[in-house]
Amino acid sequence: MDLKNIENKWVHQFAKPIIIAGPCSAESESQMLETARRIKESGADVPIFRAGIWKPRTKPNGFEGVGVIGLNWLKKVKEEYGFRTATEVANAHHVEAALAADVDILWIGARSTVNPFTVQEIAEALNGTQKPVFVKNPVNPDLALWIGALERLLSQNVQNLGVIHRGFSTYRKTKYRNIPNWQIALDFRQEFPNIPMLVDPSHICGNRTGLAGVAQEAFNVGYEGMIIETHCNPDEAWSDASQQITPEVLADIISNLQIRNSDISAFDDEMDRHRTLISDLDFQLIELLSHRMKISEKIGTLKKDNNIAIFQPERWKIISEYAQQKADETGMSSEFIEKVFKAIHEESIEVQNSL
Ligand SMILES: O=C(O)C(=O)C[C@]1(C(=O)O)C=C[C@@H](O)C=C1
Repeated sequence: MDLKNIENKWVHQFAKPIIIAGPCSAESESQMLETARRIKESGADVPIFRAGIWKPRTKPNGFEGVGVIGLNWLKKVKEEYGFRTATEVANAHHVEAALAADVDILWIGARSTVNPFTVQEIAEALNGTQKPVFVKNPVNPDLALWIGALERLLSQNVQNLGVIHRGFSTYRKTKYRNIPNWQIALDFRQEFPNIPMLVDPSHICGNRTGLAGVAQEAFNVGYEGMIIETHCNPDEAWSDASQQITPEVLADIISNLQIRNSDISAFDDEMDRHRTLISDLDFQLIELLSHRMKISEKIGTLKKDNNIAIFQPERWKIISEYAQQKADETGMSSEFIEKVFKAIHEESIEVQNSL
């Protein structure tokens, strides 16, 4: 059994999209029960209730979670409202406590996924469990680390697996708390189509306004579900207040989501025609790039023979400004053109360096 042909039958017990909602942190029994009641009353189709029991915080002296007492509140939520329950585990003690309290679904957080020792410890504590276990992407954009965590679980005979895309840390200031880097998640999906992927718009956005948009983007590319922080009184939440929403707002977001069908057979012909055109253009792009690199190689030889630095900031400035101007004229995103030209320039420098 390997990750590619894993069966993951657990996923079929839930209708798509699978929604996991609940507060960032369990704070009190009344906060948990009120949030659960209002999610139920909102009419939203949410089968799984989440709450953080142990919270990894960036700085010390913050609220680090209520600890095991919160597991009793999760149990009450299950008994009174019929939700399945889910929480994060970050070490073997958490796993033991969560399994003893019969939490239904566990997840490994982004800060744990980066550390193979931690993942190994959690995986061993989970040995043989039938409960679904989700692995959030590591904080840094490292696909191998993400896959490695799943392999560690599988090697402990944990076969009901899923992943959560919660975005990646960045030093740059952006509109996201954690940039989505969709391509990494899509690379993952491509390689492991049997492992369900949920989006975590709360951690990608870090605010309330972007949640619906990010969730929709994820469903547009075929994600199986989402995990979203929902609190009965978000402004007063003890952690991550700015990204939590009320159960009523959640219901509104869910009702506006459009879930796309992954089957394209209904309009095969038209798709085929467009895809042929795209393949043709891709081929031309590669030929053009190859031509450009050959010219760069000639320039590189001239520079080498005349002892001139490879990186020419003035010339690069002209090229990138021209590209930006063209992006504007053609209505393309300037971020996209910037990324493409940076990649081309970087490769051109590599080519000249290798001479
Ligand atoms: O114009 C040059 O000097 C080049 O070598 C070409 C090129 C490019 O690929 O566009 C590569 C490196 C320089 O920093 C600037 C531009």
